[in-house]
Amino acid sequence: MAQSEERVSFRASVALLKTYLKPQWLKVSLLALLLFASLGLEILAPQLLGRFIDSIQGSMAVLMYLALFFIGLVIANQLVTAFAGYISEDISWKATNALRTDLALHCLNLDMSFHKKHTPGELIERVDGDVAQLSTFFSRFVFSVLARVLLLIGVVALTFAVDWRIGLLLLAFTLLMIGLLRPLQGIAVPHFRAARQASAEFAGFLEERISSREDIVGNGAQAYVMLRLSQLARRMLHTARLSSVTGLFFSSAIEITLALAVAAVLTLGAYLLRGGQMSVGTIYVTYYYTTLITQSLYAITYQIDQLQSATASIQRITELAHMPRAIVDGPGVPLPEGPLAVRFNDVSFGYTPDKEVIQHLSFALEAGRTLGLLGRTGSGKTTLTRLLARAYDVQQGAIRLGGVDVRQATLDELRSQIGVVTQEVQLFHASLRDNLTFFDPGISDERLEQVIENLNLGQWYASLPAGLDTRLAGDGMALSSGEAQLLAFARVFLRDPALVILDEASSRLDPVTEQLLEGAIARLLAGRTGIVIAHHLKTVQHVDDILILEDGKICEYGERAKLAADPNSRFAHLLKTGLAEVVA
Ligand SMILES: Nc1ncnc2c1ncn2[C@@H]1O[C@H](COP(=O)(O)OP(=O)(O)OP(=O)(O)O)[C@@H](O)[C@H]1O
Repeated sequence: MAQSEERVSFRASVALLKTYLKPQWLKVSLLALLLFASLGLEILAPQLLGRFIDSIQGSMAVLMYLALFFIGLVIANQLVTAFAGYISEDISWKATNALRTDLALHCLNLDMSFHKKHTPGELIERVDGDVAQLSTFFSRFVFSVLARVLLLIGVVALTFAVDWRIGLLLLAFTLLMIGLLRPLQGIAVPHFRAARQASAEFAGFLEERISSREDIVGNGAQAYVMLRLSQLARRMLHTARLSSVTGLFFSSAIEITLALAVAAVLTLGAYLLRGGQMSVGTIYVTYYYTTLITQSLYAITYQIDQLQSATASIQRITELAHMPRAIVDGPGVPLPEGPLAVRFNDVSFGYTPDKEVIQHLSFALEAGRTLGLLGRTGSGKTTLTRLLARAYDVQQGAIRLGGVDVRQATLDELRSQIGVVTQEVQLFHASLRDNLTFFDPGISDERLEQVIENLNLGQWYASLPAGLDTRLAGDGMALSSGEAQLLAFARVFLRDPALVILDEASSRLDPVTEQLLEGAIARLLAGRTGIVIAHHLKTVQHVDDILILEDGKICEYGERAKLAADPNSRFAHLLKTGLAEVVA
């Protein structure tokens, strides 16, 4: 890992620890205390055993006393460890859940352009998969490593006090291990990172394909999808295998070094015993401490191992958390009350620099009027409505709502004043109530029923098996696109916005639903400004103005009645020949 990249990861790790552990500082302090207590008990236990061995020829009472004390110590250590485990689990879940929530909110707030680039599956892997990797990092990493390092120092110092030659041997061994750990870590990290990236890509691919299942099956593309899936799975296998082999190489190197150290310590102990410079009890304590150093180094290695996979996750999480929003909040100029006038002033926009999808567009829609937006597919109708709600910002010109430049209002206010019903209504696997209120418990059932009644959906509502508790998008409660749009209308009604944008369902609807929709559109638009991307002549009959788009430019714009009466207008021609020509 490059030096600067390492520094960035280190800074990112510290920043994450600070943000998510600070609110839990009391519990974190208690955990530190417990970990240090457990460490003290671990150093003390072998001392008792050494004494026991050396007193084996002595009085039984002393031996009993030592044995009982040892058992008490072991039980105390187990209790401390269990309590520390509980506290650390609590800390880590609270920290990771807070991080999950922050990341999820950030993802929701990121712009449409960001979401076009990153699949939902990839983001799920970030918000949940990567964050899960950090659980031990949050709860244990710092104190566990710190405690183990202190234990190493304590043990080496103690063995020095017993005999300087043994102390020197253990010190050399410990330093050798520390020297070995870092380069080995450098070899392993890139493989860990590649393995996690491959798994994120796999999840992203799978999610996208499952959500487009209908199209894939409809077009007989399963074989191609499965081929690509197996390629990605194979890549996951390769990277995971490589990452686990490097991990194994890592632990083998440590294991062999440890075996050599234990052999050296025992040989030196035997030599000192023969010279009468050391007791059997002390050799036992020294051996025990060597294994304790072994365990501590293993624990540190394990933690660093964890940190290796966490480092890759920390980098990706930090990158996501700092991903800037392309659309920034305006200074907060308030929008006027009531229906809002819409004005486009020389607006140009393109998703990519090489193609302008909207070109020098200017028009003014008076407050309270409804505009029927017509144009061939790809002419820019949806893009125009996206610009209004600032899903993207214009590259030239300005859009005003109620006289206020949309970039001057806050995003929250702007979006609360614009109700959008797209053709792709997203329903949740949740009750009808939650689908309408977006899980807001503040909206009463009476209000919901009133909106349903207003939209003339009373009969449909009465047919539902469990009323507002009926679960949608599951239990066979699949809705037709017309019905789904009606639910989307209800959602907009509840929010009561000043401007309604409606991408009318283009599919053929059964006459009953069509009639319901027609009535609902009229009610939805009453007393508001409306923009309707119209796919049906019937809808166009009810609008006030007409705008026909062609390649992002205005082809015709004016009052519907006047255009309809003008035999030379494009609109009058359409009325004669049918809409099919313009929406085809
Ligand atoms: N997110 C996007 N990124 C890049 N290009 C896009 C994006 N969305 C739309 N486009 C392109 O912009 C152009 C206008 O698309 P838009 O969806 O606004 O047309 P439309 O008139 O609403 O079409 P339709 O009636 O089919 O919905 C098309 O060429 C389309 O391919």
